[in-house]
Amino acid sequence: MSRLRIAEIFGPTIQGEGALIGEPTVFVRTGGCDYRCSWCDSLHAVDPAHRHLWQAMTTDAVWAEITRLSRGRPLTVSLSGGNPAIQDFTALIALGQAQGYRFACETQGSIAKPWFAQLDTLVLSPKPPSSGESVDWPAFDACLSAAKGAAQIVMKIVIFDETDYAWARAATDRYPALPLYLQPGNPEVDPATPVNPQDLSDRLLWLVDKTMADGWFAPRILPQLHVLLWGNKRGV
Ligand SMILES: C[S@@+](CC[C@H](N)C(=O)[O-])C[C@H]1O[C@@H](n2cnc3c(N)ncnc32)[C@H](O)[C@@H]1O
Ligand SMILES: Nc1nc2[nH]cc(C(=O)O)c2c(=O)[nH]1
Ligand code: SF4
Ligand SMILES: [Mg+2]
Repeated sequence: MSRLRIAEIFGPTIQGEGALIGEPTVFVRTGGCDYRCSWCDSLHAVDPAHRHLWQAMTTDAVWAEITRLSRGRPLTVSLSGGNPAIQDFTALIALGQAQGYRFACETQGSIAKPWFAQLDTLVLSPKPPSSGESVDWPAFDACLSAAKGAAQIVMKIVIFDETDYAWARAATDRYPALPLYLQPGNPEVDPATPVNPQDLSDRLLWLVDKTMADGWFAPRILPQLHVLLWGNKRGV
């Protein structure tokens, strides 16, 4: 049986971002990413320097850990990373959904997988200029096509500055039917350094003020709730 490369499995905690904010969730964070965002808050699941901490697990072992953490009570499982779309979650999603669990996935939209169609929620998070990455839109559109059949597809964009904001506005014009979430970027991602709550709230306020002043009423604007509660602590 092929194995899944897993950086960490944690929870239950609350989903801190986007459409499912506040929802009790177990996170499965995969190891490995095809991107290197300058501000990535999960480098321990991206940079191969940390790969000695990643585990090759069977689907059954991942499922056993999800049921242990959730005490067998169905909740939402969020597949994140790294880029979970590098790997094959067909069997895990089928196993969990048969027991009443729901599955969400967070991905940047660079790699499409058939199992996207099995998801309850697909969160596509195309990366703005501040990330240093650039979006392959045909690949992004392939993710949307692959996800036809998923119960819910949403877009979530991180905004650090004016350039990101202008980019997000233009990029999302092409997808008027996709529910859109904006979240301010967190500039401090080192787990050993405390976040600055005033700076985070200033960034949120700037984004809210700007969006309202522009009369851009498509997005919902949310902080990273888990960062407000726990800073950059891992495993929450
Ligand atoms: C760590 S990524 C993993 C999933 C996938 N690679 C992606 O980027 O969508 C999960 C979410 O965290 C967001 N994120 C990463 N670093 C962040 C930061 N410094 N501030 C705000 N959001 C961040 C990403 O944009 C993405 O929406
Ligand atoms: N509580 C909590 N919410 C989250 N939403 C997205 C996360 C992620 O890193 O994918 C995340 C995370 O790591 N923790
Ligand atoms: S795509 Fe996601 S996991 Fe990969 S480097 Fe960017 S924020 Fe981090
Ligand atoms: Mg995160």
